[in-house]
Amino acid sequence: MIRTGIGYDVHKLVKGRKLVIGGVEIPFEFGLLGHSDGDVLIHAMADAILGAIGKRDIGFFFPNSEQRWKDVSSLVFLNEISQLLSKENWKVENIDSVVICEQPKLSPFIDEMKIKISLSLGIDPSQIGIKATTNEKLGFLGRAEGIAAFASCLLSSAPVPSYASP
Ligand SMILES: Nc1ccn([C@@H]2O[C@H](COP(=O)(O)O)[C@@H](O)[C@H]2O)c(=O)n1
Ligand SMILES: C[C@@]1(CO)OP(=O)(O)OP(=O)(O)OC[C@H]1O
Repeated sequence: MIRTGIGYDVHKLVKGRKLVIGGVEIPFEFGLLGHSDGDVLIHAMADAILGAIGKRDIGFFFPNSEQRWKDVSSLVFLNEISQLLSKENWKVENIDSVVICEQPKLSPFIDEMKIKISLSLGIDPSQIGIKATTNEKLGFLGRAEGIAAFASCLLSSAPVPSYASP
């Protein structure tokens, strides 16, 4: 069986926070506001995977009312979701994504993001697509007030052996 999922997230850029995208800390004068590390790309990927298997969203599994998720690396969420996938016999075939980010330039960090994410999900970096685009200075994303991300994924489930007699 195969399943697809989509995810979207946006976080505000503020002073006094680290900028973490795809599990990688990126030198910049602003960071993403959030209860966790605000990793907008990982949140979009997490929602895509959860949606594909018919589960509730990231906020349901990791509520921002819980202190244990405060400032946590969002790679932790992916790791937990990966364990849920294994438990329910699902495998990630691929994830694709777009980060809408006026600045900074993400290109130099994409390969490292793929490695971090692939390790959290137990897959190969080649199964992950991450693209960056500006919003051509249009709207709140174009004014660099925040960063947004979209993700999609394809999952497959290994057939469960049947011991029923023919
Ligand atoms: N934050 C970003 C945004 C874009 N890039 C790279 O630049 C290319 C051109 O972006 P446009 O929005 O002008 O189409 C894009 O394809 C990315 O390679 C980036 O690295 N970081
Ligand atoms: C990830 C969680 C985890 O506490 O918090 P935030 O980092 O604020 O991120 P968001 O995408 O707004 O919502 C999901 C939250 O539950």
